[in-house]
Amino acid sequence: MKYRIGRVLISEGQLREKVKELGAQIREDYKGEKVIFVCVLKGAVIFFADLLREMGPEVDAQFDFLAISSYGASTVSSGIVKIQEDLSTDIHGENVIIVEDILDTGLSLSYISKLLRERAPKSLEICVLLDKEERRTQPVNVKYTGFKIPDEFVIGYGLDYAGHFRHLPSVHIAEPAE
Ligand SMILES: O=P(O)(O)OC[C@H]1O[C@H](OP(=O)(O)OP(=O)(O)O)[C@H](O)[C@@H]1O
Ligand SMILES: Nc1nc2[nH]cnc2c(=O)[nH]1
Repeated sequence: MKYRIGRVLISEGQLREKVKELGAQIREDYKGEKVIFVCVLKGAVIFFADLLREMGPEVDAQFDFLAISSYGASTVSSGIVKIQEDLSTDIHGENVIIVEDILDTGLSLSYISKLLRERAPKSLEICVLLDKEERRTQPVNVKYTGFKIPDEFVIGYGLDYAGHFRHLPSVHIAEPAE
């Protein structure tokens, strides 16, 4: 393996606090409404499960999954976004929030937003845990952002290197193994 677990960038406690904060904002914005939360697999799954439990009874939260891939086993985007599994819900006329683990070049989220906007939802917003702002090549309009992070390849809390390290409870920097 070319990378190993490096230093902690965001601790479990910081993640917990931020998820609560984002959850409270979304709950406030959508109280009394139905929202279809779209989890972008696989990386967002842990963030998604934590965030959705913050919705409480005030929001009629439903969820669905979209599987895409652009990084494969690399730390560099292939530049091609592939939909591997589409939603099973009709989002026409619904409030939709896309939940992603990380926004990097913006290729994945700009592709997904365009795809879902064509299905005419009532509203469409994005919630992203990590934002590597300086790497952006495609503009993406994000309503809910967790942390702005530096240009480092990160792992843990759902994020992988070649399928490894998703299970780590904190976000770490991936360190070259040599
Ligand atoms: O802004 P971008 O440069 O497009 O990068 C962000 C994308 O990269 C990761 O997905 P990945 O392709 O690694 O799949 P995964 O979620 O299954 O890990 C992440 O979950 C985003 O979807
Ligand atoms: N695991 C992981 N996936 C990414 N996809 C885009 N940027 C990253 C990153 O820093 N880490």
